[in-house]
Formats: sequence, C-alpha cells, structure tokens
Amino acid sequence: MSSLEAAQRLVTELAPGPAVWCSGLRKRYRSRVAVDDVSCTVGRGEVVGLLGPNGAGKTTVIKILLGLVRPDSGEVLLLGRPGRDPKARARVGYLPELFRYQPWLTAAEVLALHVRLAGIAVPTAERHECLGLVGLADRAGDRVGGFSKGMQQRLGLAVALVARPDLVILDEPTSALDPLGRADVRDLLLSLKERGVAVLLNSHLIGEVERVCDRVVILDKGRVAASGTLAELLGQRELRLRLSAVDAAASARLAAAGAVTNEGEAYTIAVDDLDLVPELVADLVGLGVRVHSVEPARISLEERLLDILRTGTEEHR
Ligand SMILES: Nc1ncnc2c1ncn2[C@@H]1O[C@H](COP(=O)(O)OP(=O)(O)OP(=O)(O)O)[C@@H](O)[C@H]1O
Repeated sequence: MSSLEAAQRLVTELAPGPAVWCSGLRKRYRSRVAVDDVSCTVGRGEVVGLLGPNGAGKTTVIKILLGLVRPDSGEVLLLGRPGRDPKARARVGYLPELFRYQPWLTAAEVLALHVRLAGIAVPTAERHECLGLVGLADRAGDRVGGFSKGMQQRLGLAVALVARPDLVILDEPTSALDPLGRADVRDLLLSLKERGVAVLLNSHLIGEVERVCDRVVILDKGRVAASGTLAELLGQRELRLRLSAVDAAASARLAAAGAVTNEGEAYTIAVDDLDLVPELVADLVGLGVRVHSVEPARISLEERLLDILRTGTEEHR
C-alpha cells in the first residue's frame, strides 16, 4: 500500500469527515491553466456557494470533485471517502451545467433509472414526491423529449435529489428557470439545509447565493481569490437611522451601540449584532428622540465580489 493510500484509509476510518475536502487541485488544458492550486471544504450540512467570473474554473473544479475530469494533481475526499470510491459517489446528487436526459423516457422513468444507478430502493411515492418538489408532479408520465429547457432543468434537480443524497452539487441550477422557478429552488435549498444535506452551489446569481449559503468560495483565474462566511467576507453591519431631538444623553446612548457617524438627522452606527435594534430604539424613544427611520444595511455580496475581483487575488487570500 502506498503512503497516499494509507493516508486515505486512515482519513476514511476516522470520523465521517466533511462532505467535500479537496487540496491542491490543478488542471491544465494545453497551455491554459483552468484550476491552479484550489483547496476547499464543504462541511456536513453546510451550503457553500462557488462564485467567480466566466472561465474562473468553477465547473472544472466541480467535475474534478465528481471524478468527471482527472486533475493533474491534488486530492479529493467526498463524504470522508476518496472521490473515486463508488460508495461515496452513490451518496452525492449532481445537477450538471449542461443537462440532457433521455428524451424517450418519461420523467418518472428517468428518476427510476437514476435511483437504480445509485443502488438504493426509493419507493414510487417518494420518487413522485420528489417530482412534486420541483413542480413536475403533473408531468410524471410525459416524455422528457417534450419538456421545455426549464422543465428539463427541474427534472435534473429531481435527479440530483431523488436518491437521498448527503451531498448535492448543483452547477448553475437556475440558469434556465423563470423567476418563480428560481424562488422555488431557493426554498428547496433552504429545505435541504434544514435536513442537514450539504450543498455545493455554483451560481452567477449572487442574491441567490447570499440568501442561502453559509459560506462562499470565490474563484478567479483558477485560484481561490477569497473564501469565508458571509459575515467574514462582508464585514460588519451598519444601522442607518434618521433621528431628530437628539440630546447629549441620546448621543451617549447611540455611541454605546457602536461607532457613530452623523450628518444632520442621518446617523450611521457600525454594529456587530442587529439584535440590539429593538432595545436601542426603545431607549432612544424613552430619551425623547423622534425616530423617523431605522434601516439595517450591509455591503452587498455583489459589491464585495466586484471589489475582490478588481483588486486581484493576492490581497484577499
Ligand atoms: N474540456 C476543455 N478543454 C479545454 N479547455 C477547457 C475545457 N474545459 C474548461 N476549459 C477551460 O478552463 C477554463 C475554466 O473553465 P470552466 O468551465 O471551469 O469555468 P467556469 O468558471 O465554470 O465558467 P462559466 O462561469 O463561464 O461557466 C476556461 O478557460 C475554459 O476555456
């Protein structure tokens, strides 16, 4: 047994391990470097967003994780097992960026096929429920060849979810969906999170990522440009208030909540925790302050992403 195999066996035998662990992934296509020393993890039950511009290497990383592309170097563990282990792959649901399902099969038959491939028994009622989750309950008996692109993508989501995965990898799951469909996927992701299913989500829809992800990995030119929780990446929150009749006692109360900047009736306080808002407002009103508006704010992930990509990789590693 090689030392690498011994190390992998040791890792497999230890506690369950994260849903995804990869280290030092590199992939080059001829002279073009697609993935350049990427390491990341997705914890059990964690929802991680993969962000970055076109050509950043997101899909290539996903394909390496799933064993669909062989990396030039680097290691992958899925659910605590080597990425190539069929036992690990059977517990992973995957929606590819470019999806196409057998046009001669019905939606129900596609799901039945994928359940068989995963090697587990999922009762017909549960498979039907899964089609319901993606809004295809009434199309179960229709052939996929007659499905619209959005409906095929919905079916792809059902395929990714049907075999009760512990990890779901979704490559741009809403690219073909209408706004309602996007909202459905958001709810679906939140329900997966509630059930403790880990998710790796590649999406260009930053608002979507911001709403559902615990953590974000930003790729740029094949490298990890930044990664962290939204709080880490976006920093402190702000509270913007419009106030009048602010006396010295009220000013002191505002300063006790966080660093204050003030221009006329506009006050901005840097706060760590928005839970303090009701108490602060009650105290201000008690001190005779007139509170015209209270608005929590935070720099958006979109602003931050653009900032990271413009400033370059090194500063943010
Ligand atoms: N099969 C391939 N042959 C040659 N080059 C490839 C291949 N697959 C990917 N690449 C190159 O690798 C780089 C990363 O591509 P990848 O598809 O991983 O990017 P991405 O971040 O998913 O982009 P997008 O957001 O546009 O989907 C690109 O420069 C791309 O041209």
